[in-house]
Amino acid sequence: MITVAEALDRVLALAPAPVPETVPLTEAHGRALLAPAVSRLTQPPFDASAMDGYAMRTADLDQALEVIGTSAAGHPWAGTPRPGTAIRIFTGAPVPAGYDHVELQENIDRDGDRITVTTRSRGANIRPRGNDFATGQAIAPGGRLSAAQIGLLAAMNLPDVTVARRPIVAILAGGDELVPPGAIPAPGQIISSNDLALAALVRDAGGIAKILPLARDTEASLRAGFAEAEGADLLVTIGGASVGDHDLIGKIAADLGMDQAFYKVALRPGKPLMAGRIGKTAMLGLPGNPVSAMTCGVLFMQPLIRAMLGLDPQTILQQAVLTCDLPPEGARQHYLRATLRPGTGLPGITPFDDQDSARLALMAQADALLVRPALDPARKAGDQVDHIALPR
Ligand SMILES: Nc1nc2c(c(=O)[nH]1)N[C@H]1C(S)=C(S)[C@@H](COP(=O)(O)OP(=O)(O)OC[C@H]3O[C@@H](n4cnc5c(N)ncnc54)[C@H](O)[C@@H]3O)O[C@H]1N2
Ligand code: MOO
Repeated sequence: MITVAEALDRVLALAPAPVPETVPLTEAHGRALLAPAVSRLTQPPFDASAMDGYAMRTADLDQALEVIGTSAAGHPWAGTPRPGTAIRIFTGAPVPAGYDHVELQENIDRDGDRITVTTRSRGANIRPRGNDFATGQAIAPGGRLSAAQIGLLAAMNLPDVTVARRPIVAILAGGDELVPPGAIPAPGQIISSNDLALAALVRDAGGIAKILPLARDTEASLRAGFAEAEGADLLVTIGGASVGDHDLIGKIAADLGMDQAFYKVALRPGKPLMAGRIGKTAMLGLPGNPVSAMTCGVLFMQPLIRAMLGLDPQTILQQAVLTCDLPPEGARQHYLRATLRPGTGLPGITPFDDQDSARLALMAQADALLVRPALDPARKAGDQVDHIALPR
């Protein structure tokens, strides 16, 4: 069995180079920019007033002034400036050439068209043309486009940007015991939950999830499912990964010419994980136990989707302080479902007593996966440990 780190390297090696596509800004948040975005505008495009008040000449500040016009946002004043005059002005409005100071209206006495400055502000209250950004200025490719960057791209008058195409992830759950949510399960049947949970993880990571119809435990049904995944960037199968008589995924994938990257990882839960490539489609074969499937989804599927999107694939490890003693670990790296509580410094982390990989209700209560390396010695309350925060 290979280690989790080695398995992750091999999974990430399945990611093709991100495919560029041009999308409207409304579709770009959270995606990686693949080409420089070059501003088409200068901002502000003119010297702009930072306050509501009056534009005037610094040289005239000590005398009474005549108000000869108004400049409002979107409505510049088009008159001719003269010494001894002022322009009524509002925030964001162009400061007419010939005036170099804006005084706040709170600092002005006005009588008809005559004003005098009662208090003089320290600065000029003018935002010079181009002080935010200028035409030709570029946002470099790479990284995840933030909300502020989406706003900046819009201000730069770039309604479309080139980002990585969202990978299409086909999700194939299988098993004779499974029926979809809403159906009435016959004796021996349960509701299929993994496909929906994994689809949510796909969307969280930025992919497009395509849930395929549930497959039966027959080669014909599973083959039909594999065929439906044709054209997807990634096929994620769930269940049928182990050694039982009905665990057919490995056989079918091999029959279809899968170039296998690995089968089985020193990981708990999730040991029977499989990865490889069938033609142009990357494949992850996840174990069927709900917690195992989700853990593999967080540890391997989401990083692979992020890599396909040109984003940093690495999962962030955070630190917390154990609230209880833990026994020594076995030979597999262990991801324990745990709750986090704020502490004085680092948060306190408490794993659930029951770590059964079928207990989805506990997974749903968990804040984090506490990471214990293979063969980790016993730990004491107060020890610092790593965890992966689970998305809510
Ligand atoms: N003799 C051995 N038995 C098992 C081993 C082993 O090494 N030797 N490994 C165990 C481990 S660890 C895991 S994990 C599971 C993995 O099994 P499969 O991937 O073959 O999954 P299934 O047998 O199909 O299902 C396991 C479990 O999960 C339920 N399931 C499956 N799909 C769904 C779904 N879409 N929604 C909800 N629940 C699902 C299924 O009903 C089973 O209860 O194998 C162990 N056995
Ligand atoms: O590897 Mo299994 O996922 O422990 O239940």
